[in-house]
Amino acid sequence: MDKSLIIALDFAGKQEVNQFLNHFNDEKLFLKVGMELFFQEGPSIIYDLKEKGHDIFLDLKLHDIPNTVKGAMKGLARLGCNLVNVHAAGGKEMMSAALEGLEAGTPAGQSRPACISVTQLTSTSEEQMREEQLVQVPLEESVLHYAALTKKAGLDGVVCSTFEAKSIRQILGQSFLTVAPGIRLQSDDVQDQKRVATPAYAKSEGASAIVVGRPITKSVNPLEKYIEFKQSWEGVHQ
Ligand SMILES: O=C(O)c1cc(=O)[nH]c(=O)n1[C@@H]1O[C@H](COP(=O)(O)O)[C@@H](O)[C@H]1O
Repeated sequence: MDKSLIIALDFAGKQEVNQFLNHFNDEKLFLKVGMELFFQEGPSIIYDLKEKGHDIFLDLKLHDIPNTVKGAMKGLARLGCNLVNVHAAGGKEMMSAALEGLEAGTPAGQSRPACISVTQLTSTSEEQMREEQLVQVPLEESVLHYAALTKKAGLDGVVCSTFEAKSIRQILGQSFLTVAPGIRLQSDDVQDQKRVATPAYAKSEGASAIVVGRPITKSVNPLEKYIEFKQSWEGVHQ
């Protein structure tokens, strides 16, 4: 998990996923399956990707009452993903319930998927947070607050932007995961993301892992683009 470059498979179905993965030959990847793909294909997409030897982040961002999240996580634990997530805004009780569900559902002899919370989405600016959520503290403080709550609930880390990763690990410890989406090379379009950084900067801020979607998945040469991101992330040619 540590130092992974996770590719977000935001595709509408298996056919598009297979076409995309054909570019990578036999390379073992860390892949993120989100709502778009999972809501179409269901658990079978996870089994297919696992059979090919890939690691999986199942990104369904659960946010509901504790009992519902616990039951959902119990079922998801059986899929054998490496990483799952919830929204920290669901609260400490909901996050603890997610963990209980995962522990109850993990088959004997297997390890429980790591569980992280989404703090403030990387598509949210401080201005939006103030106006739409009525949160009047600086955005970094809100993220740090959610991260501390997440740790208290017993989870393994958070999704945050690169800009909060260093403070979170300084305060909550180096083993607390900071998974950073909103990653772009200098030349890439930021699209709907607001808090955006390069892989090299994410590395320098000590992010545990980065998540990259469209710059790789929509590229005419996905493998070449993936290698470019990986080299920036791993500190080659800087
Ligand atoms: O939980 C996530 O993965 C996530 C949280 C967040 O705050 N921001 C964010 O962009 N993501 C996900 O990370 C991916 C980023 O995709 P691109 O913007 O295409 O690189 C998408 O699949 C998002 O769902």
